[in-house]
Amino acid sequence: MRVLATTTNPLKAQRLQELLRPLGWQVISLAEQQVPIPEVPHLSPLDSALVRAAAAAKASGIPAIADESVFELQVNGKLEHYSMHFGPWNTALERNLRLLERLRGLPIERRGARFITVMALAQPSGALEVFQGETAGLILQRMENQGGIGYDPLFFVTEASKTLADMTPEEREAVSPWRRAVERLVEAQQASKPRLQPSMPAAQPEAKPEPPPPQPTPMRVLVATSNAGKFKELREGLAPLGWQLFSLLDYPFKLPHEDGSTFEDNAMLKAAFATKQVGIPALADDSGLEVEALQGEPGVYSARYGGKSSDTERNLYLLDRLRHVKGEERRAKFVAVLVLAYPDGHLEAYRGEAHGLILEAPRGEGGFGYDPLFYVPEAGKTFAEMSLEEKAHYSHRGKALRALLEAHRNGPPPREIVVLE
Ligand SMILES: O=c1[nH]c(=O)c2ncn([C@@H]3O[C@H](COP(=O)(O)OP(=O)(O)OP(=O)(O)O)[C@@H](O)[C@H]3O)c2[nH]1
Ligand SMILES: [Mg+2]
Repeated sequence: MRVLATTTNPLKAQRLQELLRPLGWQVISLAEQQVPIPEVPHLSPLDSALVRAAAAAKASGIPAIADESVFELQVNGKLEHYSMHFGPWNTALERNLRLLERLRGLPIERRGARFITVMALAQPSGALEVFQGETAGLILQRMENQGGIGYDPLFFVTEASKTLADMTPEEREAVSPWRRAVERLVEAQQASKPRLQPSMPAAQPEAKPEPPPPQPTPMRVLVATSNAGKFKELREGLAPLGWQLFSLLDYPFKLPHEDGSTFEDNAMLKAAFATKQVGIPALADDSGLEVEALQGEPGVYSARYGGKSSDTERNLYLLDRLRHVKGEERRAKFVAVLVLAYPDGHLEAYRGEAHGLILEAPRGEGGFGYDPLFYVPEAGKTFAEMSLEEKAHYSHRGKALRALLEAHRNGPPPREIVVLE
């Protein structure tokens, strides 16, 4: 069965797909099927999830899932909800300070809170089901850990005896209300259709390899991309550093509109915005394809070339633009710029380029984006015909990553002192 998840975040759609696999469901996201979802500002989380799921199911004609996560607490006898959308404040730090101010003077025994996810499943017929996951905790009286993500440094999880900010992404998912809500949804579907899935196992976390031995203080870094293909390559490439990596799945905010005219500008824009949102260093990747015969097109517009919304359509559009260009004239290069931004405003940038030819028809199943069309003569293969490691050896991203690795070989590189003349 196909089910529409009302998210544009491919990382979230992918995780949902993994968790719903026992049901045999295929998750598609709003990135693949666009349907209008009403903006529902002043509704409770329950109403908001219901309204969005119902609207999506009606518009798409297939079942739809929507979720909403909030912190819920009682202030002076009244229930209040706090989310990413709380107040006009832009950064996590601002929101945290506002929340602390709101609760000032409340003794710890009155600071009990719940982190809640409401997940609604709507059928095109109008039938609705709701599943809720909860995590109990306390809102601390001060931020113990300046780093951390969103409300994480303030939310002390009772069962784990630590704040969300002090958890690894794995520990965080294990106590996350979102994960619990998905599990309840899976259990309920299995219970209601016992004869269809007699021996299906319950959703289990994937067996994860043992984490590397603890380093002195691993740096916590948010990999600020919504592109699942990039995320996979960045995670692999950064592994030797032993950093604790977070993704937009751990903290799903929208990256800013990329209106820069260079890869450097856009990578900076994304990384600087992201580190402000979360209070830990953030790494962004801006990349794209420059085709010589098209005067460097699609360049910074690679992700939205020709206004097309899928990789396949963009590849067809590129082939069409090059239909009169032959052989060696189809030279192109991929460029990737990685920017690592620190919460104090400091930035590091790394660039990598890969040269090749645009084929006249796609080849290979791997990779993402334009990979099936990008042929690397010295390898005799397209990026899509390579393994992850092989692609990293030749690719723009692999090269930029190696420059970053080299600079961080002995910890964060010394900050350059610029002497103004
Ligand atoms: O075949 C490809 N192999 C690659 O290795 C590659 N790297 C980049 N690209 C293309 O360039 C756009 C980047 O645009 P982009 O940097 O804005 O990223 P994005 O919007 O996809 O994600 P985000 O990181 O901004 O969230 C991407 O969407 C792709 O079309 C690639 N295509
Ligand atoms: Mg982008």
